[in-house]
Amino acid sequence: MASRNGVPRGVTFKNEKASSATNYKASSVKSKHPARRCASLGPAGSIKDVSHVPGRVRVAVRLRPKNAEESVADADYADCVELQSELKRLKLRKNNWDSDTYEFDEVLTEFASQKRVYEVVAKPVVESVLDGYNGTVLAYGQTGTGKTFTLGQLGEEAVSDRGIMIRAMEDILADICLETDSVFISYIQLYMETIQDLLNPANDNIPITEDPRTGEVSLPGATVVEIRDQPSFIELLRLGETHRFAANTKLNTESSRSHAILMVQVKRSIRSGEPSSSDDENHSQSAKNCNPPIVRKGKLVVVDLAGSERVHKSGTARTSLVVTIGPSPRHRGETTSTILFGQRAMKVENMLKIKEEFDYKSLSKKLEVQLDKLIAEGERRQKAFDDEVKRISIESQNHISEVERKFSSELEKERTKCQMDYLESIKQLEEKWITNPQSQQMNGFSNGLCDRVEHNMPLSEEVAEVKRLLENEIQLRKTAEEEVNNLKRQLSQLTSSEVWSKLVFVVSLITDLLFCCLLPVSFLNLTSLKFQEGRPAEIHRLHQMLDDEAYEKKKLQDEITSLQSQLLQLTFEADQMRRYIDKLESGNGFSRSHSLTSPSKQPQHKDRENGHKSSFNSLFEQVGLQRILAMLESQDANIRIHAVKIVANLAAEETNQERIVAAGGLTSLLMLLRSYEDETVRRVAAGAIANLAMNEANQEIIVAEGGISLLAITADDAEDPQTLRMVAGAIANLCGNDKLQVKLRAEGGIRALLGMVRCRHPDVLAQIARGVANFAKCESRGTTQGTKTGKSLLLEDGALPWIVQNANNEASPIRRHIELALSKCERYDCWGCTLGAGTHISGLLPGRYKESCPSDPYTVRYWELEDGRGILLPSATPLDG
Ligand SMILES: Nc1ncnc2c1ncn2[C@@H]1O[C@H](COP(=O)(O)OP(=O)(O)OP(=O)(O)O)[C@@H](O)[C@H]1O
Repeated sequence: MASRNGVPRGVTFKNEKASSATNYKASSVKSKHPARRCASLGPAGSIKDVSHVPGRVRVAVRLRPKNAEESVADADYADCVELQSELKRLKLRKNNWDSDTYEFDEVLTEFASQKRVYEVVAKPVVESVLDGYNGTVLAYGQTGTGKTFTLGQLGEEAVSDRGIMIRAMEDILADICLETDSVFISYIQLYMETIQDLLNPANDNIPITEDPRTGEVSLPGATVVEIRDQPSFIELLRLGETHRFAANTKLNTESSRSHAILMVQVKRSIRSGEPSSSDDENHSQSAKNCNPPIVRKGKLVVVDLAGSERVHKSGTARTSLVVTIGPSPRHRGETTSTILFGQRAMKVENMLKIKEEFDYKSLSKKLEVQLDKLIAEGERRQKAFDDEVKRISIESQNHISEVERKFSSELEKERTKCQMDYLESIKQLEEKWITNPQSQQMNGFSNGLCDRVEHNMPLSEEVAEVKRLLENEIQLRKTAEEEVNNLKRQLSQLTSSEVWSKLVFVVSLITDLLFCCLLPVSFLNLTSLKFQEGRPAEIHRLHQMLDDEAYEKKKLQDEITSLQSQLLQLTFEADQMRRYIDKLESGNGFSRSHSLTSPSKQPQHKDRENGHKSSFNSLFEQVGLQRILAMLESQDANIRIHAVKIVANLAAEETNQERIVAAGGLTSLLMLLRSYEDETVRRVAAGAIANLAMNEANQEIIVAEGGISLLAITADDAEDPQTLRMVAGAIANLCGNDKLQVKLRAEGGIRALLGMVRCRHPDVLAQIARGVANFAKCESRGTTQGTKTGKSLLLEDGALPWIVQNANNEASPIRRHIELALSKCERYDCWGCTLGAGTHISGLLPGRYKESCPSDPYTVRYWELEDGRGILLPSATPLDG
């Protein structure tokens, strides 16, 4: 049978399923659209899943309905074909009784809709194009059989009439992503060997190129327009049809002889990680990520062949051919030819190959982005690393510091502990040392201490020495306290008895105590200077104890000083009492001594006196002049009183007078006199000054320190006879100094001396008389030596009346001093100025002739009478007797 012979072997419609299955397994092509595969395998039947038989040209036959003309003209004739669509068979009538049967991949009756035709003929091809393959949809048939209707019907009047082109584009646009994918079209017409651009009619001779390697045909000169939506595509199709119609009119061609070709280029980008059809199953994911992005380029070619039979050279495309036939028996020959063409086409098997390219441009951009990300990430990690290193460094430094701090702290603790242990050891050794009697010898201790201080002894030795000093101080203080108590008891006994030996014993005892108490003080001071800084707490504590001990000792010393002053005063008073007793015993009421306070020098008592003086001076020497003088400025009034008495008593001794002044005693005494606070103090101070004034060198010092004025003030102010007596005695002593004559008068000394006669106390008057006599003696000596001229300063201050008045005073001391004064002033003739002639002056040596002063009409002359009295004579009185 012709029909049998017309079906390619192994590709018969019946064997389609088995063959398809076999090919499917053998093919490397896998559809990424299972839903679309399912659609192509729908119940309505199809060309048996063209995806499973990718290479063979799929051929469907479509029968156009009878048109109006055919319905009339062929009304009496049967159609030339009979379709058995379910069997996908077509019977071509040869005559009334015979026909040939042909099998096709699909048999579409005159009732098949445009939608069904698209789905069974073109849709699988379109899906292949979307997967990256080339696909071709061909229409072949006699003119007027519906090729254009099948492919290019725009369906402007009815959407259901839309042909394959529009439906294909509709599916493509629905499947792609406009952001990453793109669709381009070219629309040309092939007439004879000329290619005309239906989108640009001026471009009417487009060359054809063919890749010699792949055999792929391309039209690089054709207009390419990107399609973004369906309306624009429809508009281009309409434009193309217009241009085609115009071209055919111009060329006087028939559409049946020109081939319209629509080329649709679909570029799709495979998403990252999406396996491509060429990926190996075992390809690692990382390797895929490193691959450049892939662009699949599928191309759909829809061709209205218009009678061409070159379908066998449709290149690498999946091809579907729809052959269109008409029913009219009048075109039976053409129909037969068409059918046979379709049968031959079914034998054509193409090699399908997916069209994939690497998108290096996109890859470059992607790599640049990745590089930027990597650089940023590297910088971020570097910064994080640097920060981490910095943090670790800081933490490490902190940790090191903490460890160092802890180490230092522990080291300090250990050092302190060692130091404490060391001190404890020293303490134990010290206790052992203390228990050793031989170690406590004072001499050895003192010498050793001095040596260590001088040689910068170590700290431990310093501690030991200070401790030993402290122990010694404590012991000394205790001893001193006991002895003070004992001393107090003895003093109380002494005040009620005259057991001199006890007194001496007590004095000696106190002296010893003072010596013992004072000696360590020097050591303490020295030691204190050595330990000024850096002393440990133990040394500080010991020094604190030493300070406390020093304070207690100071108090003790003050008490001792007070007791000492009392003792000295008792000694002084006892001496005075003794002298008074001696005086009574001797029957002599007045000592010849000029000293107002010094012990008597009576020979019969000299031995005992010397013994007493020796004891007192011994005390003086032992206590020390400086300490005694310091008592004059003591805050304690009692001490001051006792001290001034002691100083006055000491000043009675010639050997002490210069020493006292040199040691500042005079200044202190003058201060006491100036700051009169107590009559006793003033009296005794004046007496002390009087005693000091016995020394010629002291006299000038007294005057230099303002003594004359102070004594004059005291003389004017005081009322106490004994005070005045002391003041008069002091001035009297000063009057015996030749150098002080002028100052005595100038500073009021003579005036004050004479002013004290108001007291009328014989002791005071005696001192006044002594002063006058001393002054007169100096003036007389000056006159004799020629250093003194003119009137007597003494007389100018008004001394003469008092002299005359008291020349016959019953008190022998007064009378004797006046007599002396007169005798020294015999050369002055001015004395008689205020005396009446015949005035008798008792006590004058008898028989002595006194010259008168020739220049003075009132020259006084007197004779010393034999009876011991003298008589003043007026100058006019002849001195015959
Ligand atoms: N299947 C069909 N159903 C209804 N009308 C059809 C069908 N096929 C074709 N026609 C109509 O038949 C006429 C001719 O069709 P068409 O122009 O498509 O034929 P053709 O093969 O393209 O002719 P040519 O080769 O001369 O261009 C048109 O009017 C068309 O509408």
